[in-house]
Amino acid sequence: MIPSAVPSVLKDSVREVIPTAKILVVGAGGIGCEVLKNLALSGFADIEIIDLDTIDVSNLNRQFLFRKEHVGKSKANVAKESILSYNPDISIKAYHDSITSQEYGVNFFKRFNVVLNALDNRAARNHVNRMCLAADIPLIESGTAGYSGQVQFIKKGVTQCYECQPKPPQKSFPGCTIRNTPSEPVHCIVWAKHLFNQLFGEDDPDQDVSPDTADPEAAGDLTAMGNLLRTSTRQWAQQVDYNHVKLFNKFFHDDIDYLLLMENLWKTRKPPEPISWEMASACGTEKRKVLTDDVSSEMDVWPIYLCAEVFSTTIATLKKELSNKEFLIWDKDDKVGLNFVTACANIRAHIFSIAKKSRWDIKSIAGNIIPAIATTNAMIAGLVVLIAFRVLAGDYEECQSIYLRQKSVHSNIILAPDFFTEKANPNCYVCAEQPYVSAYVNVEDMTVKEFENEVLKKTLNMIAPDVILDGKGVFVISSEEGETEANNDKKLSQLGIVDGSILKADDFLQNYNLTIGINNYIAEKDKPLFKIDAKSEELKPSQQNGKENGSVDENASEENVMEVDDKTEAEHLEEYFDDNDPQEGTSTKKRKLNPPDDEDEDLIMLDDP
Ligand SMILES: Nc1ncnc2c1ncn2[C@@H]1O[C@H](COP(=O)(O)OP(=O)(O)OP(=O)(O)O)[C@@H](O)[C@H]1O
Ligand SMILES: [Zn+2]
Repeated sequence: MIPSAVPSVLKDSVREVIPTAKILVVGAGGIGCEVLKNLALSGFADIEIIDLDTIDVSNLNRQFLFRKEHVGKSKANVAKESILSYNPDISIKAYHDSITSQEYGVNFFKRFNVVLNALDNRAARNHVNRMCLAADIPLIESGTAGYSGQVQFIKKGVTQCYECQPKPPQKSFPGCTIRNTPSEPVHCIVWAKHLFNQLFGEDDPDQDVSPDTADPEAAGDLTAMGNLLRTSTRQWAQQVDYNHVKLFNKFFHDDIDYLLLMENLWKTRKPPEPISWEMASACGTEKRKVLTDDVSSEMDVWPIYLCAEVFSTTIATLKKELSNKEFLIWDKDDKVGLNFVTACANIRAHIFSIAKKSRWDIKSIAGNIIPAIATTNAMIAGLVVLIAFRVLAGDYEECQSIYLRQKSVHSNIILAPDFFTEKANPNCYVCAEQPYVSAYVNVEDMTVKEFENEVLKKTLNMIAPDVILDGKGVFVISSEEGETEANNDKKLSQLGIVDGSILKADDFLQNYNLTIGINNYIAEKDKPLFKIDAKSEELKPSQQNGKENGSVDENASEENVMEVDDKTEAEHLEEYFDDNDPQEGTSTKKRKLNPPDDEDEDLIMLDDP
């Protein structure tokens, strides 16, 4: 007998499968909690949930399966317990783990009828996409950003995959703007985050905070000046035992003095004003504020003497934390790290006559937070489960992507489905029959380890790749620890990887094979060190996709989309519904909406480490 929770409006064929369908929910955050509740209330009785995180106080306003007493506990486990307290008859299994761990291989995924993603980052989304393709299990992908959201159905051989379309790169700023000539608060915030990493975080030469003597704008100024101190910031900080006065004077006084010597930089800009520890501590005559946990420390802009004081106390705490770790990881939710960045960003802003910001603002800029809105999550989670019904019924043609947009003055319409499910891109470097990608790297300069970490893992999202040099049988990278360690520090060219070489990369976990064509490439200054080209010209839609000329082309590059798509959101929506008006009989028209901003990380302003 079908349980009464299963909605009676559904077709019998769907109602019958719901009680026994096996569902995996990946992520128990804003969307995940809503999805779990919807599943439980619609009669699903066999659910597994995975989330790597623990509950933070800031989750409680919208992740309603969690209460104050759960703070610090596993999201997956508490979500499970909360659902069971509503309905103890559901079989629900929780994993407090990352879905990218080796334990969750293709066989794990094969056990499910459908996978529901409720994630917040592209790396995990790409990984689940690959696992579902490999296991041939339908995936429903979802995301929200403020008032916008979207749901996408993905099935091997039926639709696009999550990686069929290139996603816009994350915005970042040229190094010399950050190091020499900041002009906006965000530049100072990026600098302060880099300073945190230089002093306490993982070594990253791209995050240098000292004056950039190679700035082309300053050309000629420094020829007679000799070089700056060449030890690393970390080494130097250790040598002076993280003495806050010495650190302060170097970063906010001596380095600024040095910048002033690059006179060319200040011909058209207001020159910065160095500030010493003594000057900063003596700043301001008003009644002295101290840092508290109340709202004024959060929302007010701190005076400079307070920034200096916070600089000193946070350095002492972070130094202590570092003493039993290799490095610290900056996290917007970690008070000490956030206080350090707030203090440093504001001192730098003061020096460069840039508006200072409250800790609240800095957290939101530095953590790339756009407000998470409970109603948006609830609407998207509702759609996820509605689409799951269709997927279980096998009605794949009815599973078009749906976009949620903010209501505008011109239109009351906020939900807009696509007209048809998008077909896979035949040149997708993930779901194509023989995935191929061109990599532009400096073969004389890039080491094997850098290639593995930056290109294969961070950019192409592999987890544990094995790589051989095609035709030569050279084993370049092994996923078995230690097997190819001797190659790590070698330059690619030393292993015979040169312009025109072909690499065969294989990620066993993702069941993913990729052929990589190597092109030797020397990056211009301040440009990314390497490029990946999934053949964007070939990514344009073919006629079979059934789109008409003039329709918005999601496949084209960002610029192209902008050129074609100069309509307002409201016009799009009105046009969409005009085209769809059954009275007009225009069902053959196929105009596609430009999708809204995808998820959080597409709106990122900073280059997150
Ligand atoms: N690799 C992963 N494996 C399992 N769960 C993941 C993975 N990556 C992210 N998640 C989880 O996905 C969920 C996404 O939820 P959400 O977007 O609401 O983020 P949040 O961290 O809860 O909130 P916010 O980012 O707004 O503070 C989080 O609970 C996060 O822990
Ligand atoms: Zn694809």
